[in-house]
Amino acid sequence: MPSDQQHPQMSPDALLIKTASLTVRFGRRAVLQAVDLTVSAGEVVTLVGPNGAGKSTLLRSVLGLQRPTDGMVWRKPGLRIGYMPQRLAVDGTLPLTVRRLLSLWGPVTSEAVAETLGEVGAAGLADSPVQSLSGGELQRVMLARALLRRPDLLVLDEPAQAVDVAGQATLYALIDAIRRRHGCGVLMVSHDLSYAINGTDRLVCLNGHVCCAGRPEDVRGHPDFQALFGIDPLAMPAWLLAAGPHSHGDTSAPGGQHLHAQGHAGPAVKDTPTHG
Ligand SMILES: Nc1ncnc2c1ncn2[C@@H]1O[C@H](COP(=O)(O)OP(=O)(O)OP(=O)(O)O)[C@@H](O)[C@H]1O
Repeated sequence: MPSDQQHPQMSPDALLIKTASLTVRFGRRAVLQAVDLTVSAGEVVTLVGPNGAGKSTLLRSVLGLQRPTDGMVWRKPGLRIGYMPQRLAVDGTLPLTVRRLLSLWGPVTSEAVAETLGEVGAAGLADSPVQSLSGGELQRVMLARALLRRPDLLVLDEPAQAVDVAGQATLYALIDAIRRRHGCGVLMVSHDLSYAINGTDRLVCLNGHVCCAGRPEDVRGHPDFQALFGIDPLAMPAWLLAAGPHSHGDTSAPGGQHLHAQGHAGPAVKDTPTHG
């Protein structure tokens, strides 16, 4: 029986979300098959996989925006989620300041706006028109928007897209600092494999189903992971070999390696949820 109801008896204290045998079909096509996923407070879990692998669909299921066809999604009772979508669902032609953008989803005080923009390194942007922001500035503002909810869980869909390599490292370091400061869990999709492998607690390699999952230093040697990303096990790149518990948060060394996962060339429909 499909369900996304809450199941309190399944929750140790730190567990924020859990999916069990989550299956999502669109028509006859199963986009997610029997996916098991957990995220606990204070941990970063990163989803990697090819285009069309179901990463965004999994995030949407966790958010309650996509109903499971089968299996279940459990969310900790009272869980506050801050969501950073892949794209901004606001008409780019409307005149809109950052301050106004941040208040579109509910009332916020000027103090909260100033404090949160400061936290993401965008203190001077409150009165800037959204249209004038660079890619990196916009992502920081979107992160501020997610943080304004004081989330227990941050859900980030490709947070570093449209950000240059130097900016990506800074943004991922910022996300790491935020989860350390607030103790929130982070569930994100990343196409930047070098960050994913070096800056996450757990890596989930998705291609409709979970191909492999675990600590980066374990996943890097998994044949499914290597096949999906075209990695030659006899000639692993240095940044991949360096992946391990001590490299956590170090996004500088690999410098934005952007490997493209293989094995799927289908169309990727991007949904842009309008709330979070
Ligand atoms: N509402 C929908 N109706 C029908 N098909 C959908 C719907 N949403 C997603 N899909 C399809 O499901 C598949 C998975 O899409 P999803 O966006 O979850 O993949 P993804 O891994 O996030 O891809 P990308 O890396 O390109 O963002 C795609 O083939 C997509 O076309």
